[in-house]
Amino acid sequence: MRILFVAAEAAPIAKVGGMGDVVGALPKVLRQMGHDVRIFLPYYGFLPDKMEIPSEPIWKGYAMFQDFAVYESVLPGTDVPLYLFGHPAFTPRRIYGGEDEDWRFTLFSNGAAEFCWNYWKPEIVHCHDWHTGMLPVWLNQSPDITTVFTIHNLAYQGPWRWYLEKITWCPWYMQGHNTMAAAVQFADRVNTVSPTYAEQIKTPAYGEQIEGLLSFIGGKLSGIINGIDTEVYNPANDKYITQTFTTDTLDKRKANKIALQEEMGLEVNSGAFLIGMVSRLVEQKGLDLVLQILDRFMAYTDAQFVLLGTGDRYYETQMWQLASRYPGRMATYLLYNDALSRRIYAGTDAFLMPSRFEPCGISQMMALRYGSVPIVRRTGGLVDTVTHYDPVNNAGTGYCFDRYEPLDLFTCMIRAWEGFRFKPQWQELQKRGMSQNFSWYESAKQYDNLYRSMYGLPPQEEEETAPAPELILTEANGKS
Ligand SMILES: Nc1ncnc2c1ncn2[C@@H]1O[C@H](COP(=O)(O)OP(=O)(O)O[C@H]2O[C@H](CO)[C@@H](O)[C@H](O)[C@H]2O)[C@@H](O)[C@H]1O
Repeated sequence: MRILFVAAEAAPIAKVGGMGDVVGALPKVLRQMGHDVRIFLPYYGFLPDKMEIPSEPIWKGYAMFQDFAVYESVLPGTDVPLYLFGHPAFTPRRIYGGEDEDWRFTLFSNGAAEFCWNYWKPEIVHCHDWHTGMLPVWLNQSPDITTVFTIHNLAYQGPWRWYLEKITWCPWYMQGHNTMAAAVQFADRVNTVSPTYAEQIKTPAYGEQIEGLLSFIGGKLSGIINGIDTEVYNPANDKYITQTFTTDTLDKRKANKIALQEEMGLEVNSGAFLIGMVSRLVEQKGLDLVLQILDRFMAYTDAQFVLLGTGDRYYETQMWQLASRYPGRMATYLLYNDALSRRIYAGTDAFLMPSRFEPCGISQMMALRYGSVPIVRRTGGLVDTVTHYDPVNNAGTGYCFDRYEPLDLFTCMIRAWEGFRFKPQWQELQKRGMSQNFSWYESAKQYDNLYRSMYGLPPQEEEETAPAPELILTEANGKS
């Protein structure tokens, strides 16, 4: 099938969070399964630093009283054709923010619709988050183009209808009161990125005010768990980490811990319990909970803590100040740095992710893959990807807690700190985590079936889509 992914992010060239990981990895796997998948992305001002882009556009269009140009390239490291939507509104060297954000991404969506109608006509347009939310509304005009809308973050719902009416075409049939609601109503299929979260968003606690609508469209709503790019994120051959390792050579991992302690200015001590966190610093990620207990945890234990993240100014300053109280034991790096994030996954003993809500979560899967034991709150995709450690039966992959309460997080972290003392059991726990299969293949199969269902086709037979050999985790050759 011809499928166009339309999104604001695509790793490795334009990524702020997990949506970039998904858009950067899923098309590659779907292409291996035989689909003609292409990506439509804004031409951000920083892109020429990261990849070759032809100077001549392949097509010029007009939307919302604006001229725009589309440039064709290939997503680096893949064979996925990449179309870049060129307009001066995207020239600044950033993805999100700025006063024109709502207008800018509505223009981008409108440009994508024009592109589908006039240049490359896909059978399916796969839209991601509110930035592309008007596409299902407009493409509703074209019976030969179907749409899938994936919710990565329900908390951001885009501009309200009264604003959209001022800047763009809102057809008479459109009912959604904001971009996200409109997309949910008009997309042929809606999915979010884990089965648990797909159920949770139908409730007031997680539905972000549109739980009624999400319950109403229940039949076309599903949850498909994300994967991670196991070729790119592979501890057996990752060139950004100090020492590569596999489950068979777990002892070598210690070199990464020592290198990380040196790099982040911590006391070098391979015996210390080192917890890491790589995160956007926003309410979703449970930062308020962390701030309520971390000081006490650091005072009570001899653990070390590293944080890599950017986000809300309040959380940035609070975490920064806390680090200054524990020199040599805690470090806060307020930056976005993919290479350093890998060294944190590869060098820490445990990875903290106490999210308030979590559609899926990519970071905990990366932590598991790199042998860092996740400490998570059981919500959304964290329920579907991390299982509770049971030392008696030697089962489970992480430390979990249920209630969004400081005391629950505190005791969970203490349990992990104590568990770390039992080295053989801890290593078994790490190995179990590293052996989980988070490759995109299983999820891609579900997306394939979702696409097929829109055309009345039966689900793909199991044997017809055997996993590509390079996606299977094989410790012997270090490939995944
Ligand atoms: N400072 C920093 N430096 C380097 N790397 C950093 C970083 N801060 C974050 N990252 C990286 O960004 C990604 C974060 O992905 P997550 O899925 O965990 O959360 P996010 O909330 O962004 O994604 C949303 O979309 C995804 C995709 O669907 C869902 O999994 C998730 O639940 C939803 O909230 C990871 O790859 C992480 O390593």
